[in-house]
Amino acid sequence: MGRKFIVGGNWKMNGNKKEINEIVAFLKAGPLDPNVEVVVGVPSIYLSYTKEILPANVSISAQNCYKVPKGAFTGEISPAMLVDNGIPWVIIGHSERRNVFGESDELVAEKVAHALEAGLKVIACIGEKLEEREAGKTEEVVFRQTKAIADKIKSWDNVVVAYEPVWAIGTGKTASPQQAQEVHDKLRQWFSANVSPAVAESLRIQYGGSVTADNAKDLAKEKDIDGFLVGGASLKPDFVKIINAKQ
Ligand SMILES: O=C(COP(=O)(O)O)NO
Repeated sequence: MGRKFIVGGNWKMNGNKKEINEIVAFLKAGPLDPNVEVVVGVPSIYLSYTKEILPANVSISAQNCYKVPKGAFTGEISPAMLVDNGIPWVIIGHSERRNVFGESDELVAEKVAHALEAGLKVIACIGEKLEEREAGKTEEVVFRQTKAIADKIKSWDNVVVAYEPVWAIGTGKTASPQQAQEVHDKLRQWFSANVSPAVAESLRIQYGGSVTADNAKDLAKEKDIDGFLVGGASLKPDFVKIINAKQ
C-alpha cells in the first residue's frame, strides 16, 4: 500500500473574502488529481467562512494552535476549538512560528501531542536555516526537531511531516530534487531506526520551500517526497498544476 500524495497550501497571513472566493473557484474548477489529498491552511479568522465554500475534495487546516484545551492564553486557539468547528487539520511548528514567534522544539512537540490527543490531523514542520546547512548541520537539526516530537507522541498515524528548509521558504531558491530527496531519505532512515520500520514506510513527508508549477513535477518524481507544503504559489491558479504534479 503506497503513501497517498498530499499537497498542502499554506496561505499564511494572506487573503480576504474576495481572494478566498477566487482561490475556492480555481480549486473547484480543478480538475484535481483524485489520487492526491489536498489540504489548505487558512488564517484562523477565515476558517469557518472557507470551510463552508470549499469543494468536498479539499480539506481545511488551521495554521497553528496552542497546547491545552482552554485557559488564560489571550489570543490563542485550542485544538478543541478547531474540532468544535469541524476543522480536521492543523499545521504546527512552521518555521515562521519557530523563528518569528519563538516557538521552541519543546513547545512545538507539546502542541503536536495535544492536537493529536484532541483528534486533529497534524502537518508537523521541520527544517534547517541556511547557516545550519552551510555548517553541515542539516541532519542534526531536522533529527533534533523530529526527536522532540517523537518523544511526546504515541502514534504517527495522523501526522504528516513537512520538511521545509528555511532558506527555501519564500526565496525562490527551491531545494533541488536531489537535495530534498537526500533529506527525506535520511529522515525516513531516522524513523526506521528511532520509531519503527513500519512508521518509516507509511509516514508521508512533504517538501516545502518555493515549490512552483515549474519545479513540482521533478520534485514529485523523488521516491521519498510524498507531497508538498506550498506557500505563495498556493494562492494562485497554478496551485492546481502543483496538485497534479504526479500526472
Ligand atoms: O512556508 C512554506 C513555503 O512557502 P513558499 O512556497 O512561499 O516558499 N510552506 O509552509
